[in-house]
Amino acid sequence: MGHAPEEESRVSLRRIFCCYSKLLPLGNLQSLSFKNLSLSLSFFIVGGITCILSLICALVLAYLDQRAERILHKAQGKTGEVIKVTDVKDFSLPLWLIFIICVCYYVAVFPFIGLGKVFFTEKFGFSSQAASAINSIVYVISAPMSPIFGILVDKTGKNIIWVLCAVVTTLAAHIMLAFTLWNPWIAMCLLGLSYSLLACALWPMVAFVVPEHQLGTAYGFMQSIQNLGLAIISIIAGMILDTRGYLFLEVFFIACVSLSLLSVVLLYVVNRARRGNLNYSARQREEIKLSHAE
Ligand SMILES: C[C@H](NC(=O)[C@@H](N)CCCCN)C(=O)O
Repeated sequence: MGHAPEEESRVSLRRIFCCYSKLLPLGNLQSLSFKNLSLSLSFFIVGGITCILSLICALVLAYLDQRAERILHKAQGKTGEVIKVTDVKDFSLPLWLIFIICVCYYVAVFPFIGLGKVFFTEKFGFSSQAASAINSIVYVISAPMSPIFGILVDKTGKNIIWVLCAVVTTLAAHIMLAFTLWNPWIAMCLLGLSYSLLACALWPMVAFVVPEHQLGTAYGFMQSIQNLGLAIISIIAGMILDTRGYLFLEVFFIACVSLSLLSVVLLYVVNRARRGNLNYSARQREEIKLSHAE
């Protein structure tokens, strides 16, 4: 006997999810409603499509890069320098400080957002939808603001000062969330703005302190340390939440951002003492570029 169309789709979806359930702990499939199954499948499809799009973009980029190399007759990336993993031991003190700022800053952003939904429902009595909305505002703000902040940082230079502004604003946002009952939208918007500004000012600094042939190694290392920090802190944050509650967790995040702030101040001092280029204005950078070209 034939199934009704909705029942047929349900059966097909269940078959697909039965296959996935062998690989993933999706929970009790029997309790999943038709709506939940379709929604989950849509997420899988959207995820798959974005991965394929990324792959296509990467292939096009590789083709364009090779074409530029051929047309301009230049051997891109071939500077004659040998790249070794042991380059890490030659990383300078400013670069290590940039790594510390990165880890201590992001561990107070990504894991906080990960646990944010419950925070807003428990502390501020938000509904599930409202908590999801406020939790995503950081990325919503980052989408339009990052290019604007990027232009601002390029036009002014002074990267350490911008990083300092971003870290101080993030600290203020966490303090507001921890110790006040002010409307949390204010703190989350501040977090969104400062998170966007930090990315534009911090990550490019690596290129100012590392020779071109070691850039991949340095960024790879930064990403690796960041993720190691995120992995460890996410576990610790979950444990703090389970055993001590939200206020303690927020105090922990405040301590992480404070460490990041301390590292920014140290970076400012070290850069100044070494007459480094991290806090040059855009005009100073332009003058140096012109003098090198002569
Ligand atoms: C630019 C910076 N990127 C990262 O920190 C990435 N390693 C991880 C991105 C994860 C985004 N949810 C940033 O996002 O500010």
